[in-house]
Amino acid sequence: MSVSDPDILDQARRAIASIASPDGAILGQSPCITGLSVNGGRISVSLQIAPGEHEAFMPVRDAIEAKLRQLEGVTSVFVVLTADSPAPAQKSTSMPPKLTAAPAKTKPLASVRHVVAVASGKGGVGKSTTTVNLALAFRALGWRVGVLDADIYGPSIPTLLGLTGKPTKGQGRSLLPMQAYGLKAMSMGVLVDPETAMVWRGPMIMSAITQLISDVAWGELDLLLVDMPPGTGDAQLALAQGTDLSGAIIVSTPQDLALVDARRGIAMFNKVNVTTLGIIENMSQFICPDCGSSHAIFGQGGAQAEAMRLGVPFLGALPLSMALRSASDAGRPILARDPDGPLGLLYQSMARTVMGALEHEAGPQVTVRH
Ligand SMILES: Nc1ncnc2c1ncn2[C@@H]1O[C@H](COP(=O)(O)OP(=O)(O)OP(=O)(O)O)[C@@H](O)[C@H]1O
Repeated sequence: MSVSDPDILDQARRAIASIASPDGAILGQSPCITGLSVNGGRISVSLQIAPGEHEAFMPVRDAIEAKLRQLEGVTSVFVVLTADSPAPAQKSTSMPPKLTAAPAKTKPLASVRHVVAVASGKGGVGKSTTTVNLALAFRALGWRVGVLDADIYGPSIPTLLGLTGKPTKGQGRSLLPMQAYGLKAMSMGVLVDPETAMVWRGPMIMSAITQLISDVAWGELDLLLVDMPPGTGDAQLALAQGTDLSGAIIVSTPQDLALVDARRGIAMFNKVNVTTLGIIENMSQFICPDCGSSHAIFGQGGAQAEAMRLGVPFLGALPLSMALRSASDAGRPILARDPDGPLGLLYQSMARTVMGALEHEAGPQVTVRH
């Protein structure tokens, strides 16, 4: 008989209560455990620590993981250490939040040449679909590529890449990335219950994601694409500020509203000195599958005009395509089947432009005008 989540939670509480924290107090009597939840056998634990205590708490984190993994019914354990004070909540209509003290950047992974964020000012513009197909385009051009799904609010990379099961443990405390269509992939969605993650504040998200970047045994990669949570609030800012990014790609639809959001995204990356490698206009026009006629349902060329205005490279426009949607939603990305088809070539041309910018170390300096 399988063990229920409430039973696992109960056992988990007892299992970690006796673990000693660095100051000698046991965790059962310490306020540092700020979150403990179980969903489908996946345990998430959050520990609030003081700045500078990270190293001292690593053995505690290892001990928690080791104890919880032994419990019956547990499929994965994810422990987050967070040392930052919460950033103020942001309304989606406001400009990017003001920077507080900059956290130390996550150490660049020696085996990963470039880490690039794929971001959007608002949700539902096709950021994850674009991330996956772009990753496959880079792969078709010969790069070794990983995809990290940091969109904890709506992790869709497992669906888009047809990932099933759980990641397996590598050496030490590392996790082996999952594999699909020649890409390495890891998603917060397979490790952390989205309901738990929903209540995380910016610094906790940042802490979880940077931990994920460094805990996964990515191996040698030319590029790690990070599918960011949509928006430009404190979580996104913390991520952009704390991850050692080579650059960012902004996905937008042509509508004015989405463009306003995309502009905020660029302003956010600009603020933390991350180069915007370019804007992609998604769902640019609808090509009728029956007659082949083209309709600009959301307008057209908005992102291109905006890119020009802001002095950011325009990477290209992707049509609103039923084939793209149905292939993505079925977990068989169109680029995996047909990398040299019309859509494949479009993605490849965008990937080539980004490759050029990355290999030459720099895009233009972006100045945002409002
Ligand atoms: N060019 C396109 N043509 C047709 N459908 C698309 C296109 N791009 C994305 N979609 C569809 O739009 C929906 C949303 O896409 P996706 O999940 O990639 O967006 P997102 O910006 O990552 O969303 P979220 O912000 O919720 O994470 C999906 O059903 C996807 O298949």
